[in-house]
Amino acid sequence: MAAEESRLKQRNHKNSIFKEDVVFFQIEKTPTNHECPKLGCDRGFKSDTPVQIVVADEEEHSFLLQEEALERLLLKEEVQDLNVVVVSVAGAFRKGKSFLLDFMLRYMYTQSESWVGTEEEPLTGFSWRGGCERETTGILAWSEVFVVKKPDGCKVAVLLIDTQGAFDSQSTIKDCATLFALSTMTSSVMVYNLSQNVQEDDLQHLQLFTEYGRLAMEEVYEKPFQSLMFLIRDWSYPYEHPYGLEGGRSFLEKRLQVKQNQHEELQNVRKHIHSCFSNIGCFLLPHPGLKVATNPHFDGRLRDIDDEFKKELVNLVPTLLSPENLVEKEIGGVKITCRDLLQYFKAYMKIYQGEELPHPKSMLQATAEANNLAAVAGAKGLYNKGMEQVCGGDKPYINPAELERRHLEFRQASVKHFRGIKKMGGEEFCRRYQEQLEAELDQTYSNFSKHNDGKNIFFAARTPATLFAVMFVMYVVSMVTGFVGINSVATLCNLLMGVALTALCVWAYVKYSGEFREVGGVIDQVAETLWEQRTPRKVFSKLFEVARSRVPLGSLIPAPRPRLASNNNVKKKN
Ligand SMILES: Nc1nc2c(ncn2[C@@H]2O[C@H](COP(=O)(O)OP(=O)(O)OP(=O)(O)O)[C@@H](O)[C@H]2O)c(=O)[nH]1
Ligand SMILES: [Mg+2]
Repeated sequence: MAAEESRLKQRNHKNSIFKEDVVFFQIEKTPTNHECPKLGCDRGFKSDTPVQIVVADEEEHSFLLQEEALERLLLKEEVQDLNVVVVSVAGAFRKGKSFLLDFMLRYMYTQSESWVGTEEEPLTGFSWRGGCERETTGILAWSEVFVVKKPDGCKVAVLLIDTQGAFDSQSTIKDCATLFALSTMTSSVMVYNLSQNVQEDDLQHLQLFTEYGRLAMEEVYEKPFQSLMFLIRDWSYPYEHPYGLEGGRSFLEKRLQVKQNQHEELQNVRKHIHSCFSNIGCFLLPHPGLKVATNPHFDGRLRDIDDEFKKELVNLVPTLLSPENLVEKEIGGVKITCRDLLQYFKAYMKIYQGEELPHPKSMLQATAEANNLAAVAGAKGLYNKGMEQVCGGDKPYINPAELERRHLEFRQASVKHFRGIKKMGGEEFCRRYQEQLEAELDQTYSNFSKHNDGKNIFFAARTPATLFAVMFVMYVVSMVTGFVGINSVATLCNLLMGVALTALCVWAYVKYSGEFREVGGVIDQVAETLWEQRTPRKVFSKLFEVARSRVPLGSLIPAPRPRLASNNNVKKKN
């Protein structure tokens, strides 16, 4: 075993095109099934493991960046200032992503013709397994950052990233979108791992997730992401489009074509995908054989994998990772180093941990919300139209009691209209929107009511009337107290009279000029408080009552203003 190991190491070293550049370094190990002594030994990555860089909190549905682990990975002396190439694989869960990445690892460790390995070698690296339950969670990077010399002589650092599969039964759409977006934003080559075909929902999810990624980017770049590789596993139609890159190209060209007579929805998805990535490719990979897919004891030996699959795998991996094909990570057209990548990771994570981004929703939920919001808007429009006709800007003052009656009428009609519209989401969901509608209608009524009050010149005269009343009372009290010799009280009353007079002048200026409205507001508020103390109110109410009964057309003079709190009663009545 030891002899074989040293022979392989020698062979790897001899054939490696990045001979001296391959740096093996110890990194804190995360417990995975690769602790098994036989795993990885032959390839010389005994000490290398996957490193969890983003941890998923299942209960909170949140994600945490393992800053220390990422720093140890990206701030290694040998790589920190090199331009970085990030290759990540993402897509639905249980579709062989980690399995594929392990072949990529083989390629990176053994860049020779025979990199794919021997017939009896178990496949190790990122944790993969059979079964129907998900395996990978969060985001993992390989602990070895490979240093590769490109044909032009410059060295780059290559980072391989494995992502939690989307649409498992424990993740919300937001979780899937966050991980997929993070993966897309931080990678230079994104492998979108799909099974059998490219369905329309695959494109829609790609659109949703990339849009979520674009939202989180601070600057708006024309093409925010770099290379996207659709990888179609278990391709079963080689007679239409042959396996490999060329077949993938012709297949994808057809699938992503934007046609004139296509529905707008289909066009938009395609345009969006084209607008997000600077380079889009596709690779059609055959089925690896029944042993791979169904045998619980399959451990990745080439012996058990179909020849056709191996043949295409040998083409696929160098297409992504050979030195001449490596794509350096760029942000805003500028190549970034490992050190920069660390900062970007931190910044993006912070945005996803914050609350400012909208929550991606499931299709039904998003549609139901849109339906209900549209119905609320329609119902509100109906109410507003009715109320505008009764007390709009160009309509004269209306008796508040009459206004409230009309409001109740329109409110009922509006709610009926809302309930009459067919909506998705079920009764409970619609009820929430109905409550929102009712609250908004009451708020609108309150605004109409204030507006109506504003048209009433007597209402507008309330502040000066109160101030006059204060001045009058102060004047009388100061006269009386002055007469009986209580001079201190008389002086105080004179002072208050002066204050009221000044307030009146200021108020008049504010109303006339429209300046210092805050000061006017304060004076109104003080006057309102005094008015609510009832004394001036009583006096003026009495005067109004007399006027209403004696003067012809007295009904034009308003009754004392009803309290807006009546809105609460309105709700109950319905
Ligand atoms: N049908 C089929 N199965 C594959 C292919 N590649 C790998 N598998 C099998 O798929 C199963 C899951 O492999 P993983 O690599 O763990 O899949 P994954 O996508 O990483 O899964 P999660 O980590 O749960 O998201 C294993 O049993 C593999 O043997 C493939 O191309 N086609
Ligand atoms: Mg996996």
